[in-house]
Amino acid sequence: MSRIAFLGTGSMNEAILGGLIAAGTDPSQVVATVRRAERAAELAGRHGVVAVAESENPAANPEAVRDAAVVILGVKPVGITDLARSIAPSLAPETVVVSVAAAVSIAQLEAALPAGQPVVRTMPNTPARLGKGVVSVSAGTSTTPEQLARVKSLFEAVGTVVEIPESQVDALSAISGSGPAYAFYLAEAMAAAGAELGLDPELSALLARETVAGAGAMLAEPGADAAALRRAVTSPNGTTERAIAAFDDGGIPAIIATGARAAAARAAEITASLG
Ligand SMILES: NC(=O)C1=CN([C@@H]2O[C@H](COP(=O)(O)OP(=O)(O)OC[C@H]3O[C@@H](n4cnc5c(N)ncnc54)[C@H](O)[C@@H]3O)[C@@H](O)[C@H]2O)C=CC1
Ligand SMILES: O=C(O)[C@@H]1CCC=N1
Repeated sequence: MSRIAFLGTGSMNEAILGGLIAAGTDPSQVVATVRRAERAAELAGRHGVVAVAESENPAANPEAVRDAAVVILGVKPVGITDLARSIAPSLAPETVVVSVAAAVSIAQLEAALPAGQPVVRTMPNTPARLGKGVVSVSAGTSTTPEQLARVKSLFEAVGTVVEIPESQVDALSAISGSGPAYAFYLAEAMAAAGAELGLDPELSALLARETVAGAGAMLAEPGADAAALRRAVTSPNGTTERAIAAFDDGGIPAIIATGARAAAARAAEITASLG
């Protein structure tokens, strides 16, 4: 049994699926479910996997999990326990149920699944599509070390895997789960700033995109140190120094910390609202 079932294949699950296929997973071993037929056709065309829409086959999810070694739940937090309950009768006892959802606790997942079902709570991010994701894993109460190792090795194909206690997932999510959006936000702000300085907006957007991407590639080099890389651009009494001083005066580090705290607090709020 080596099949992988992606249930709810939107932004996040497609990024993982695409990353796995690019890393050599056999598409015939992958099934993906979605709500709409057009989306299923899009996924099948793009990745060569079997994709089934719930609108065409109401049993798409229970059928997809039969004989799956790993099931990856990729729907929004509010729908995930209903989805877990709907597949529960079709799960083999050894099938590992993985959640990528923010804010949904292991206890909430386990309560919706058969007693003893192996569960792994993860927090991935979308660069997984390029094999450059960061994925945290936290084992459920019935998950064996071998089952956890299997999930880790699956995610190692799409990026860096870290094992953390569940108590740290909201904090990690506020940095690496949401983090790609912060980097894109920086690129958007840089593009707008260039246009305000008189650059053609399209040129400015290109400069911002390529610069953030190039800096990201440097950060991905072994042994990279963000502060050292920044210092190498910052000539004493030069232009960058003025920009960084203005960022510091404007409280940018504190603002980023405030944003991360808000993301983590929102996760806790969603967990509480799910009961
Ligand atoms: N987007 C991101 O960067 C990240 C998202 N996540 C988590 O991933 C999960 C999904 O988020 P996104 O991918 O952004 O949302 P999304 O809305 O793009 O994807 C969810 C998909 O599930 C489908 N779906 C809903 N119910 C279904 C059902 N019963 N059967 C089959 N398909 C169903 C929806 O049609 C949609 O395509 C969330 O729980 C989120 O917390 C975690 C880390 C990062
Ligand atoms: O915004 C969200 O809720 C999800 C979780 C982390 C990234 N996206």
